[in-house]
Amino acid sequence: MCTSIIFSPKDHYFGRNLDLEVSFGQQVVVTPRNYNFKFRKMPDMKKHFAMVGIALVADEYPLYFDAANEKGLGMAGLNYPDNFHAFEVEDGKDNISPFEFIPWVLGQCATVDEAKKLLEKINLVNINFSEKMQLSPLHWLIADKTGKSITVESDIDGLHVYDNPIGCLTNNPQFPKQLTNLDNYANLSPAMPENTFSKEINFNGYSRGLGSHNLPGGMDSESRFVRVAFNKFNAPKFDTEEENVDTYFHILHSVEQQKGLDEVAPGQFEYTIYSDGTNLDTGVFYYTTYTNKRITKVDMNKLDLDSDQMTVYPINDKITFDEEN
Ligand SMILES: C[C@H](CCC(=O)NCCS(=O)(=O)O)[C@H]1CC[C@H]2[C@@H]3[C@H](O)C[C@@H]4C[C@H](O)CC[C@]4(C)[C@H]3C[C@H](O)[C@]12C
Repeated sequence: MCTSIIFSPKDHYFGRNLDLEVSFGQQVVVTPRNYNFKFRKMPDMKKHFAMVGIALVADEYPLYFDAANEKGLGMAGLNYPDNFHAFEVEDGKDNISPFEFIPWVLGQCATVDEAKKLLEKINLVNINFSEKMQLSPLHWLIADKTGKSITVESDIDGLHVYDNPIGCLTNNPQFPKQLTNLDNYANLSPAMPENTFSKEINFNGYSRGLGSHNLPGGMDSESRFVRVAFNKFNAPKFDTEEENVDTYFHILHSVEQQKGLDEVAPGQFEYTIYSDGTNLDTGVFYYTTYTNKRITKVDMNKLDLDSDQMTVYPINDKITFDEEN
C-alpha cells in the first residue's frame, strides 16, 4: 500500500509513503532541463522542466515513482491493481506508457490546470519498459503549489481525472468510493465528543482522545485514506520550514506500515520503505526511510539545472543514534 498527500501549512509539501515488501534499489534522482527524455510513441523531450524525486535508473532512464518539478508541480504513482487498464496505441492521442507518465507531465506542466489540459489528449498505453520490468497498475496524485490536486485513474471505461478536495490518495478502490467512505467518519473530532447519543444517559469521558476513537487503524487502503486525511486536516500549521517539514512527516508516518503487520505472502510483509516530500515552493526535497528517521534534504537548486546529466544520490538508510555519553 502507499499513501500520498499534499500538505499546505504555509508552503506546500507533496510526496508519499512507498509501501512494498521488496525494494527496487531506488535513489533520489534530479533530472535537469536538458536531459533528453525519450518516449516510445512520442517525440523526444530535449528541453523540459527540471525535476527531483525517487526513481530507479535503468538503461540511463529515470523510472520515477514520484517527483516534483522546478515549477512546483508534483506527481506520485500508487498501486491500483485490478482497476488499472492500459489501452492500445491510438492515432491522434498522446500515447504514453505509465512508466513515462511522470516525466511527460512534469516535463511540460507548471500547474494542475496545465496538467488537466494535457491529460485531455492522453492515452495510457500498454507498453512495458522491458521484458523484466512490466507495466505497473498505478493511479496518480498530481498537486501544485496552490495546494490544488487531482487524481488520475485509467479504468476499463477510459481515463478519469477527478478533482481531489482531500489532497490525499492511497490505493483501491476507485477514488470516488474513497470519498464516499470518508462520509462514514464525518463525526470524528480532535475534541471530546458531545453526547448526541441520548439525553437519558450520562457519559463520563473516561479517556482523552475519545473524539477519534473510531479513527481506523488498519493497514488497508480505506483505513489509511481516512486516517491520513483526519491527521492532515487537524495538523498544526507553523511559520518555520523546520516545524512544517517535521509536521508533514508526522502525518505520513501516522500511516506508515511497520514490518510484521501486513502479510502479503506467507512470511512476507509489506512495510514503509521510504517517506518523502518536496517543498513545492522552493524545490527542496526531503525523505526518511524505514530505518533512518532523521530527515535527509536534497536541494535541486544547488545543482546545475541546465545540465543534460542526471544527478543520483543513494538512499541514506543507516540506523544511527545521537550518542549522548
Ligand atoms: C509498487 C509501487 C507502488 C507502491 C504501492 O502502492 N504499494 C501497494 C501495493 S498493494 O496495493 O498493496 O498491492 C510502484 C510505484 C512506482 C512503481 C515503479 C515505477 O512505475 C517505475 C517502474 C515502472 C516499470 O513498468 C515497472 C518497475 C517500476 C520500478 C515500478 C515498480 C512498482 O510498480 C512501483 C515501485
